[in-house]
Amino acid sequence: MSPTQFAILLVLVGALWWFIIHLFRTIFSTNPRPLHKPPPGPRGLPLIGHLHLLGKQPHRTLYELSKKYGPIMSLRLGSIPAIVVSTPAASELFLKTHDTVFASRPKSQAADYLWYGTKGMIFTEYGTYWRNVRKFCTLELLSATKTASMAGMRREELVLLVESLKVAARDREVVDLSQKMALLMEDMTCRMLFGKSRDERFDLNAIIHELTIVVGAFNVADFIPFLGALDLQGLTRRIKQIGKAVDTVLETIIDEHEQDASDGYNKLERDFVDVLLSLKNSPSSTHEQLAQHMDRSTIKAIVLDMILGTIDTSQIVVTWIMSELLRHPRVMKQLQNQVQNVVGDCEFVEESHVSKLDYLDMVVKESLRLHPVATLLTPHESVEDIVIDGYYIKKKSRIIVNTWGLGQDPKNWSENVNEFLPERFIGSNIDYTGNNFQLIPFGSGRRGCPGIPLGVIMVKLVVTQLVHTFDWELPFGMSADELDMEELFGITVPRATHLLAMPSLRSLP
Ligand code: HEM
Repeated sequence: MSPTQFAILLVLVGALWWFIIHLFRTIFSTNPRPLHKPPPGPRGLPLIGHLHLLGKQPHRTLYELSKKYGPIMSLRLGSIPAIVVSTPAASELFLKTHDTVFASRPKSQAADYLWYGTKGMIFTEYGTYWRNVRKFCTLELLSATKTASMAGMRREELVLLVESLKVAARDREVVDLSQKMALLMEDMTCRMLFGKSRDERFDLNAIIHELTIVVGAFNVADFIPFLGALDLQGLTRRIKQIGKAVDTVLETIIDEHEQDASDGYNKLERDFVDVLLSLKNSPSSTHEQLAQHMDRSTIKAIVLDMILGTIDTSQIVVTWIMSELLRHPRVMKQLQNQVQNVVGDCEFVEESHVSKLDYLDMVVKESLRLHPVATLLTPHESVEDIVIDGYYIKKKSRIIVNTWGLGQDPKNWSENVNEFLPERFIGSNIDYTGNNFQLIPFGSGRRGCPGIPLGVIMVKLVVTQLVHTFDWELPFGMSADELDMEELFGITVPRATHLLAMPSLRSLP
């Protein structure tokens, strides 16, 4: 029997097995039937449920389905019940009103393997361990003081970028902005986490790019476990390969830090790995509980959280913003004028300038509305049975909040929803930190992003500098409409193609 015939036979046997179990459960169940119905949803297929419906851009498919089935929709992904949340009011119910019930994360093969048995923060189930990791990261790695203390290093990396772009501008070269942003964020991240710029021994960007795809994929092994062994999508193989690459990087970096410490090398600024190692070696009373778990794999898992947060999300946000500015020269000009007023003759933008740029803030909001980096947030999971808005939601349901859909709905943004129009935020108090549920690119509540201040300052600083020093145009006489805006779905959603653009040095008045 060929492997394909074997796979088909296994699927058929599985489907029959699932059908019989389901029938028995329905007939002989002793549990009282819940008084409330589950939320409405399309009819699923045996065994796979609705997995076949998701397609290449699940956020778009789910948004279309929600128009028919409503703001709280039921799906079944293999054997896993899933709830798709698509309006601000419904998001508030799940992420604020009943936050504690939905603050967990579902288990997944990728998160389990790559995060050393989910020892980090992002994919860890809700409970004391997660709370301790989160408290540690918020206080020691992502605090306002720590973020501010690294401003000098961000500036140094930005100066290097500007110098390289000046050469490109002088030579009238087309620049691969996606690649430039990826390298810049890699440099900034490595300085912050490891204490030195990008390490030529590893291609961290390529590793993280592949990681976001395998982590975001709807993996059959997670939803139809008995098919997992067949690895029909080839994901298990990819996860293992990426796992090895990630581990090699982290092991090397940690070894080098330990070596530096034993050599008595005195650093002026402690990087993230230093901070984590010092908790392992001399537990502080504030983080006593976490210190007990602080082995090497915990350090690696937390470092991986931080890498994903800084390298990946920030470059994606900047690249989407620059794509929109290139398509909207009027907005670009207006932003440049405001930057000029605030930054004046200074060649380099200071972080203190950024908070004075209210039009920049609107540009960032508008771009995050149309291009939230995590189009479906990170999946949440319910920890108990609950009735919401009259619907019964089972314990261990996967909760998918369609952040992308929230930004597309004319009911939230009026009929000009498809236009890139930062002015829609004039006089509005909508922000993106999780208080206004029509715009939650960082999530909201307990599992909301703890890296907002760091992510926002990195993004704003880079965009401001790019438009302050250079004028930008699309290459090869391309018109705004011709710029490809296709997305590549994963746990984060970057542009599918690289953004190419031509800089020219601005003559400052
Ligand atoms: C502009 C950039 C960023 C965006 C758009 C972003 C977005 C998000 C989103 C949507 C979530 C999931 C929220 C949820 O599931 O409800 C998240 C979680 C998270 N983010 Fe960010 N993020 C950014 C920057 C950062 C940075 C700079 C870091 C840290 C270095 C970071 C670290 C994390 C962590 C650790 C979590 C998991 C929190 C938890 O599960 O408790 N993020 N982020």
